[in-house]
Amino acid sequence: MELKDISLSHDQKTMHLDHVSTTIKRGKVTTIIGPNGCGKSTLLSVMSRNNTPSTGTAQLAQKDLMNYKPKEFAKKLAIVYQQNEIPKELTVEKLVAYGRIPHNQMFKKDAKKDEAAIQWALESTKLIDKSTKSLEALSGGERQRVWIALALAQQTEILCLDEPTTYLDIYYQLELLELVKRLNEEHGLTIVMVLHDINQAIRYSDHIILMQSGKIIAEGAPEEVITEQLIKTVYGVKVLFKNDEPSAGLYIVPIGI
Ligand SMILES: Nc1ncnc2c1ncn2[C@@H]1O[C@H](COP(=O)(O)OP(=O)(O)OP(=O)(O)O)[C@@H](O)[C@H]1O
Repeated sequence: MELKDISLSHDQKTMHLDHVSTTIKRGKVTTIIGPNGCGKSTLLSVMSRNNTPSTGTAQLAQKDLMNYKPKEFAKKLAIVYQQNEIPKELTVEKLVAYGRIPHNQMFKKDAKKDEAAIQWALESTKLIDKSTKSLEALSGGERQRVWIALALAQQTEILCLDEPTTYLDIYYQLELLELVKRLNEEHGLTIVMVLHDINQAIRYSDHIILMQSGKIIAEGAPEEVITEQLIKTVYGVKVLFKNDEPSAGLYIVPIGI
């Protein structure tokens, strides 16, 4: 996906996206990071067509995002939001089945294909044994996996995740990020996610986009973007860089503001 010179204001006063250009590489994990309110979710909303920029172009496979028909676009890109309303009394498998809507035509329904996609989505997210349960009966981590399963049933090339680890304890955070990694490595999904945890961004991304005040300040491989100077400039936080544990790789420790 190519974004060129994208600008957007939610209130016609402040530029919430200010001449943003970037390329989302196919088959890679891209993570958007930056301080609260810098425009991460807004950028993701442009990529997922939930907001229309006032200037610039956003293209997927050389075609303007807005020129895709809704169903056609829903077969290309799925998004999981930070907070989702919990539909009462709907079972996991019924909700996940909604992911098949873009694939169904009025008089043509491939029940076998739908069933296989739903099964794959439930298996990938380890929800098979919860499939007949209602969402109300699940934990926060399990619910988050259900929303991902719904997106997976859409069988898209691109999966966008807006702060998928919020509200999860560290076990479920890692479990979710390992799932994202597996989907990328084993199924070739292009992932674009927003994360707050810089160490998780370093560990799970091929490419990091660092934003501040509606602009992209830096982007590239994690070790290129996460530098002492940039973290101090963008977040106003002093950090120590550590690389003393091979299984952890490079990580940072905030030491002061
Ligand atoms: N619908 C809206 N109307 C007015 N202002 C908005 C709207 N949506 C977002 N904003 C403003 O745009 C700015 C960027 O918001 P956005 O949600 O993209 O930031 P973010 O980087 O994702 O923040 P956070 O880390 O806090 O989730 C914020 O200042 C926010 O208040």
